[in-house]
Amino acid sequence: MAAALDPGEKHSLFIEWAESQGVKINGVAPAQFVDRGMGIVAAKDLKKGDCLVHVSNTTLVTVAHNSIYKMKFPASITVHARLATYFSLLAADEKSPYKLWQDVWPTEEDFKSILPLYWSKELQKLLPPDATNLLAKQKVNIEKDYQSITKLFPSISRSVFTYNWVAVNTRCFYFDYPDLPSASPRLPKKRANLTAEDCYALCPFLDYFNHASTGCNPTANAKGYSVHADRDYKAGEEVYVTYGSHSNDFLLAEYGFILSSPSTTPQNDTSNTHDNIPLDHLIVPHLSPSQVETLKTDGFYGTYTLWNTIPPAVCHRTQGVVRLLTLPERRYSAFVGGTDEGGADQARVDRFLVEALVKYEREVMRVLEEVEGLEGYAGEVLTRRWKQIGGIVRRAVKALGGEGML
Ligand SMILES: C[S@@+](CC[C@H](N)C(=O)[O-])C[C@H]1O[C@@H](n2cnc3c(N)ncnc32)[C@H](O)[C@@H]1O
Repeated sequence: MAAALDPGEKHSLFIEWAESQGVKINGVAPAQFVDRGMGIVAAKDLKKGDCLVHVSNTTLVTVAHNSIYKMKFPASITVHARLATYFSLLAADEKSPYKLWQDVWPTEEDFKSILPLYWSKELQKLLPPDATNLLAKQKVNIEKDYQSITKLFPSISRSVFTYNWVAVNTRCFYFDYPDLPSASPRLPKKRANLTAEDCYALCPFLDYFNHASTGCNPTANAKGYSVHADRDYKAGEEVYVTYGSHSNDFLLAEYGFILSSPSTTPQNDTSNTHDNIPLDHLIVPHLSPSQVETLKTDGFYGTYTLWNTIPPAVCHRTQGVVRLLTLPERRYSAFVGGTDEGGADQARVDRFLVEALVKYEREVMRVLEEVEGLEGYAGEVLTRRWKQIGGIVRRAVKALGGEGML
């Protein structure tokens, strides 16, 4: 993918500042990409295991950061809201200690194009089901966070808060406060109970890295955050980190991009090996209230998944729920109880799945007609995602022996 190696003055100023703050950068450099903003490339040949970036813990921005700690947020305010509030206040401050860093973040205009949160209601309605659910949760979280801080910081407008909230959301790293002796009184209590939402760190420079399913794995310890090369790299190659095992619907809703589907002929493969589509919207409407109860008791209710593997495969939970829908209950119970692997019933289960997927494929084709006519980034990424979904569904139908029904 084409990248401009001289990233421009504001990035050079930021790097100078980052290095002065204790960020160690070895053999990598930021570069501007055509389709993904900034990213990191190898500035020379790199060897597997090389330490590429280290950000010391005194340079990370977490809720234990002195300035955030001094803001004395009530305990009810989320970590995400605290960080977004802090950066919102700094955005209006010409003397902000993080001005050079905030200057290299994507602009609100960039986010408006990329992130579904900013799209029109009409475009949002064209998101796939899982991205729609994730976006709805994101909107609730932003609203709750904004309501929780607006009385304390009335100068922060909703739009400035939202921009900084999504900047935190798209740029933070997981950080479970590994033994930081000097800062210990400031850290969240009950560390055993920390949820992912408590564990945010913003890491200057590290937030330049783009995501791939297979990439370097950032690691945190008491000294700070580091990225080591996961393999050898040739000078000029993009170096990715992995943000986690995320599906393309998750990446679209949270980060505004998707990766390609796994292919049988990988060449420098940057496809999404964790992609899947949920089948809940195809299955749950068929369930009677008593079947829902049974599934809840057995821990088999919801999260029915079609994995985008080669060939696509449905998960064990889907195998279970479809047995409940198509067979006598005792056959379902034997399957979920593990006393019967269910091979004898597989043809019946597959027939149900083929019918549901063929129906869904028609729906996908209808949505595709609509999104293919749309202009701009939203139209382009929606078209790519719906084409992927159509492809996954068709390959699954073929794998289940239903090719003739397509
Ligand atoms: C942590 S930032 C990475 C740096 C960012 N590209 C920038 O310009 O500052 C995360 C954002 O980068 C973009 N991004 C990350 N990985 C990507 C990828 N593989 N393809 C396209 N965009 C990607 C998305 O916009 C995402 O919200």
